[in-house]
Amino acid sequence: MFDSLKERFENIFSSLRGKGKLSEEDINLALREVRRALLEADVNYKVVKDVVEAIRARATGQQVLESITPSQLIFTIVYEELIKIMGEAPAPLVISPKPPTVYMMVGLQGSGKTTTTVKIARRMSKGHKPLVVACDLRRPAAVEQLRVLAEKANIPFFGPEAGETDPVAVARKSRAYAESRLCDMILLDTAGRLQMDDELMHELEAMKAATAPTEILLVVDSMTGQEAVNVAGTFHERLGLTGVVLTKLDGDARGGPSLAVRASTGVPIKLAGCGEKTEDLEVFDARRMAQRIIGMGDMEGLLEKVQSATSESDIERMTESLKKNRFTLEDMLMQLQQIKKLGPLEKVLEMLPIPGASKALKNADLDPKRMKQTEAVILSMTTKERRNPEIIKGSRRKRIAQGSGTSVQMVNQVLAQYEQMKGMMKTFGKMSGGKGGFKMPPGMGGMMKGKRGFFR
Ligand SMILES: Nc1nc2c(ncn2[C@@H]2O[C@H](COP(=O)(O)OP(=O)(O)OP(=O)(O)O)[C@@H](O)[C@H]2O)c(=O)[nH]1
Repeated sequence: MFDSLKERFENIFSSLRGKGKLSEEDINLALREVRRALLEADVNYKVVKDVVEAIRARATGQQVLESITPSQLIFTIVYEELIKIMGEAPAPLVISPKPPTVYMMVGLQGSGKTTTTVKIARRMSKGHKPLVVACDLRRPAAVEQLRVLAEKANIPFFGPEAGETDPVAVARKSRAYAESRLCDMILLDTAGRLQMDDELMHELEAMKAATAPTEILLVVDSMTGQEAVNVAGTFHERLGLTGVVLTKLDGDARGGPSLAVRASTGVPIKLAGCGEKTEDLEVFDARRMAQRIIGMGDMEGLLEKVQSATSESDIERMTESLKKNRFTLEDMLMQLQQIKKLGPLEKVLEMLPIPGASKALKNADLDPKRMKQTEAVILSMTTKERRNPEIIKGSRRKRIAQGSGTSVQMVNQVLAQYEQMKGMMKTFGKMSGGKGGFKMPPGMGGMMKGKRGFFR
């Protein structure tokens, strides 16, 4: 299914290679395929809608390049948007500053709660001494299952006394037991249901109140599909989840629920279960999950290729401008966007044929807020204004200030900064053919430290 998405993309875009910009029609065609593929991967339709719109905004007007295909470009945009939704940085499990750390494991029956409880205990036993506690008293076999798994993994276990029917009492008593065994961590394995029910929720709420857990982790079977969103929503509403563990990722589920759960609840996915054995637990990796959802390996490699191709083409354009001794506000905007994309300006300059330019800027520190405002100001100008800044007089400045949500003063500053950069670029242009070292042109220092520049 996803291979065919790739093929469909190639077909749509094959005639476009190396020509102009992506048209609205091309993008619509591609987005229709993206939408279909994400829905097939069990991504919730509301999430699909948001992703598609984000992709549209980024893809519109993109230049079609010689060295990469439009389909590769769109693929990388889809990839980056999916990662954004799932959270780029891993979310580690929280350890309570005052022991014991308590994790309450919740989820539907069969989601993998019991197995995951032991998996986490095993993982944490490297720096801690965890105790697993059987609080699922509805299914007698569940207590035994946890005891056996814990024993195999060499993890201390606490269960109900004969005749005990109150899981909250078991959870409460486990604290004293943990203390007596010098355990600094308690993992509560709670009961699940085939469907959500109020009685179960009451029981879990009471357990939360009695144990003040450090984390409440929802265990979600990645094969659940769309239903995962409703389940996560209800658990989060009633208990306030702190994390999600996605299980059974070793199966052939596409992983759509991870997107949907994160997007609908905002709760981070912390861990991923990838097998039946107690060591089969990994830190959740949004990048790998995005590759899985797209159905394409080595997206990182592709991303790198697209990023460098985009920069190369921008750099070519800018070098051309410099050769012609013309530096417009469009070039300045491109530079700003380059800086955002590539990181430090030195990297951009490294690509320009100017000896020593990057060295001179090595320690430049960028002010992101200032850059954003500058970008907003330039984006509020018309193309004509960007190419001919000298026409931007009083009333235009007022309009631009309003459009960008800044002030006339800010517009003035951007224009002054542009003039400064233009002067500097002229110097660069003259130097670009020459040999030897590069001295920072006059005005550049001001840009780096002064109030007007992007630099702090
Ligand atoms: N392949 C695979 N199987 C898993 C994974 N996690 C759990 N399982 C299996 O899923 C089944 C259900 O797991 P349990 O841990 O018993 O699930 P539970 O949520 O505790 O179920 P109840 O106790 O009935 O509420 C078992 O056969 C586990 O071996 C996983 O990451 N991959």
